[in-house]
Amino acid sequence: MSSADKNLSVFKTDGLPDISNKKFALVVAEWNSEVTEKLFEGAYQTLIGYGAAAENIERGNVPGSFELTLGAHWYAQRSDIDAVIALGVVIQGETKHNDYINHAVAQGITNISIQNNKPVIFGVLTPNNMQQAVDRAGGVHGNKGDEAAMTAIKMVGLKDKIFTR
Ligand SMILES: Nc1c(NC[C@H](O)[C@H](O)[C@H](O)CO)[nH]c(=O)[nH]c1=O
Ligand SMILES: CC(=O)[C@@H](O)COP(=O)(O)O
Repeated sequence: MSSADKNLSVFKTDGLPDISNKKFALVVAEWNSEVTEKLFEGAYQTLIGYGAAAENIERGNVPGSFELTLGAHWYAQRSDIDAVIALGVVIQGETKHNDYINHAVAQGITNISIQNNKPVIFGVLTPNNMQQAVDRAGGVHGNKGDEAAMTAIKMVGLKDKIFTR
């Protein structure tokens, strides 16, 4: 299903956990910052809107999406961080460079979530052009940052449900 068929900012919100004491780290790529800043704003406001405390949301910037994995790993290693959200926009260029970045970051983020036993969310847009990016960062298809934040909230809740007996 495409983002055109399922708005990124529309999700089920029943049974969400109390995140008032949960700490989140947002790692933001500087490449395409005119869009990544909108992703950050969407993620930040979603976390706040569903109960996170502003003082419990940290942000770190990385040069490009390829560096999201390492930046997210550094935050994920901290015992006080409950979830990490990686935000980036990798736009297809003339070569296959975007493919290498996208696959590396997707696999890398998967790996570090497992290595660190905590949610590390892939909030990376991989559009064919800038308009597709804009449409998914607060445009007609919603905001990938909203979706990434809600994913983090739900995964934190699932971890508590499984491990807090
Ligand atoms: N073209 C894009 C990049 N390229 C930079 C890489 O992410 C990386 O920083 C560089 O290869 C050095 O390791 N990054 C994006 O986030 N988005 C792009 O469209
Ligand atoms: C995803 C990228 O790094 C991209 O901007 C590179 O563009 P190109 O493939 O035209 O060199």
